[in-house]
Amino acid sequence: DIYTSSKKIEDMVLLEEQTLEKLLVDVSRLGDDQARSYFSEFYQGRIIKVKARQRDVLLDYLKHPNGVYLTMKQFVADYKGIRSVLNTKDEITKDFSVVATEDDLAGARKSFIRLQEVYGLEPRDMIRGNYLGYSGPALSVLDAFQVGQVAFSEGKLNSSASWLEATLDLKRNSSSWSNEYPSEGQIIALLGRAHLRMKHDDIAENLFRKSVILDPSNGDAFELRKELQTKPRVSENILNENEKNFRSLCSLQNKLKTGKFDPRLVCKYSVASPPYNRFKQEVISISPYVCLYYQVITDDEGTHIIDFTRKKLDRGKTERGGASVRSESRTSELSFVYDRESEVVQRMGQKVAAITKLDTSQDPSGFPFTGEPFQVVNYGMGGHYDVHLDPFDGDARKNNLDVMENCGNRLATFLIYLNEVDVGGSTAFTSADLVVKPVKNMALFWYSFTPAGELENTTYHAACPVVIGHKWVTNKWIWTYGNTFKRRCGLTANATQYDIEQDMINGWV
Ligand SMILES: O=C(O)CCC(=O)C(=O)O
Ligand SMILES: [Fe+2]
Repeated sequence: DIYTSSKKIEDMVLLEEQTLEKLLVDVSRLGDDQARSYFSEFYQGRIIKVKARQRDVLLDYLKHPNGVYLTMKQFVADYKGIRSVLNTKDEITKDFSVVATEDDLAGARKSFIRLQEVYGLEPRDMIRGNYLGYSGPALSVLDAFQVGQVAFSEGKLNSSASWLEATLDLKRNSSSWSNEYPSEGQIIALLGRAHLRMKHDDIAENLFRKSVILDPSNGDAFELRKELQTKPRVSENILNENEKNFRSLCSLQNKLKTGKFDPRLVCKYSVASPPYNRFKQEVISISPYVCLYYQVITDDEGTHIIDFTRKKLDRGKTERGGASVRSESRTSELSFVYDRESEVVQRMGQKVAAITKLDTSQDPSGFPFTGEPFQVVNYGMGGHYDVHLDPFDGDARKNNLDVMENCGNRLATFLIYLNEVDVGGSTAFTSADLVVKPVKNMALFWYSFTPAGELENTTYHAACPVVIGHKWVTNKWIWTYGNTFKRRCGLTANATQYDIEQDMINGWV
């Protein structure tokens, strides 16, 4: 996928010259004169356009969801012809993997819906390019209609109706009179189908009549005619508490725990193990224990770990039914870096140990292990991660019994933000009522188990969709194995990390 990584979207555009040069070489190797002459013509026209681009203008454009969408759409259209000529050749297919496809556009339409739903945006504003006060390019009638279609087919009927109403307004107000698809009648018919599914039968009847007058032959009117007899219904997905909280926290972007003043929530210098001295720490929640550490890495370290993984990014997956699968619940691209792959990254791992007083020294290349390799994650257009817990549970647990028996589970998460996101992209703790906005080089740290070894059910968290800008994070999961004598027990079953923190700093187990 391309749309799931801001890096891949940028590369598609900024490194297009390299892609073209590579294609030129690979096509010439085919020994197929027709293919060569076809590509040569494409190349001549394209390279002029590519060279005329302005890097800064483009980078700015690609911070905006509409800019990303329209850029991908342009690439899909521009490469369609050459793709269909050359795609039959295996040697060439991989060269095209850096160019967006119809699948990316389909994914991006779902991102629009997610942004709308999570942040309560109005499709009208989004179509105009207005996202929470940030402006960008506008979408066309067809673009907006296609988003409405996706929402419809996903059973998100309220959302579909508001996209279609906005599409209709745009169609009516567009100055150019045209028979361009979709017609007004078609938009109205699909809107009717959405209303019918929401049990608004009268509205649907009404829209049907309007639709056939305007465009008697449109496919959606045809469907709607049948459906007015069969009355298909779809009930809207009801959000659970976590999902509702997710939306309100994401909109807030940055908020610490609600409730009474708590003198334990402090900013202080936390003493680290040698060779480090101390780090600025902010305790933001006692139970679950969550804190922030500022300036935990240098800009150079952050750049290094990003550079190390930028060529290896792959779609983030989730565990389902015994397999690791792509899913709409996690839209990002990621890669892992092991200590042995880079001295800089190994030192970063040692720094995590010095700050947390936990052992991170062995990664899964040795077994059993204490720390996972750093996971580096890049989010693209509307990129997010739904509410989840980090420790292995359910299927993930069943499929990794050997690991679970030998290494325990993910005890704690140390998540470092590698850049600042213009709008969105916060990390939300949906049960603990916390939300943290990314600050470059700042770490978010929490324990997923209590000192008594119980799972902290209050550490449900999620990555809010990125609205404007990009998001890069890296995290290390620290396991129970190897930390048996580092993370001490509490004196009571209810003890929280707060109660034992000072003892850990003092090195008392
Ligand atoms: O990116 C974030 O803010 C959170 C990511 C996360 O929860 C994860 O990768 O497990
Ligand atoms: Fe997580």
